[in-house]
Amino acid sequence: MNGLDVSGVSFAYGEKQALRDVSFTVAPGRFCALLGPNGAGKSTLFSLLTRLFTTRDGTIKIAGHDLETDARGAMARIGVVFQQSTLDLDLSVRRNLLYFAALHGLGGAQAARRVDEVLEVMDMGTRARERARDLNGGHRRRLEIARALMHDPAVLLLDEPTVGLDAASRAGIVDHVHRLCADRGLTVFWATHLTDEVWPSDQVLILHQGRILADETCADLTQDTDLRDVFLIMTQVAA
Ligand SMILES: Nc1ncnc2c1ncn2[C@@H]1O[C@H](COP(=O)(O)OP(=O)(O)OP(=O)(O)O)[C@@H](O)[C@H]1O
Repeated sequence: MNGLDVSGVSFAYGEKQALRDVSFTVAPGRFCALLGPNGAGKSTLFSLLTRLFTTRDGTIKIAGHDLETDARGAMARIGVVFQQSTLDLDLSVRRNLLYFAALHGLGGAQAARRVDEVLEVMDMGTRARERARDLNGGHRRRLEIARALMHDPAVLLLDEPTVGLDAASRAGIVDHVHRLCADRGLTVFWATHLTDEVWPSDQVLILHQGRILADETCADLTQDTDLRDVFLIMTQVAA
């Protein structure tokens, strides 16, 4: 069973076709980077994967659960980190996580235990009492990832999660999330403009004008050249 299974998905805003027959799978434990220039359809794809939008054209399965026919099962298995932060800055790290746990029906000792676990996973065990506002950008992002892991999802979606972070925080988060794939079998779907966040063994999807132009490992795609150059050439040739 795949982490993500997207088959024949199309979506239009009125006359504007944003996604055209998009199909791909992401195996469990894989890190899949979604690359695309402005207007490629990345946000639209994210909106469909998180059920903000729905479409009759095509099917989406999250860890085997169809988003249309088993929305509850599918959504229970997905964690999402949006581009814009949605932390409550006046609450402590722990309270932010407990609040989210309550939304997922988790309470009491079970929620408290899970808070400790996810903070440990994100190397934030010592920060539980700090106010979110007092964390630096990198740790706020880590907290959002910890929160997305609270309900133990099989799949983690991240929409340009390192925007605005300094190089060291960015590298730390990229490294950490790759390790979650390797150590815990988490399926990661990571949208980015930054090709240096992609590792040679990662799966790369290049989306352009609503179509998938490439779907293979970064190493196979680049053949020892630079991913940024390959990306620019592919999206310019197809323009
Ligand atoms: N609400 C909307 N109404 C009409 N067209 C839209 C709407 N939202 C997006 N589009 C169009 O759909 C296409 C895909 O847009 P989308 O926002 O998904 O791309 P993107 O890859 O996320 O771009 P960016 O990197 O700039 O955020 C674009 O041509 C865009 O202009």
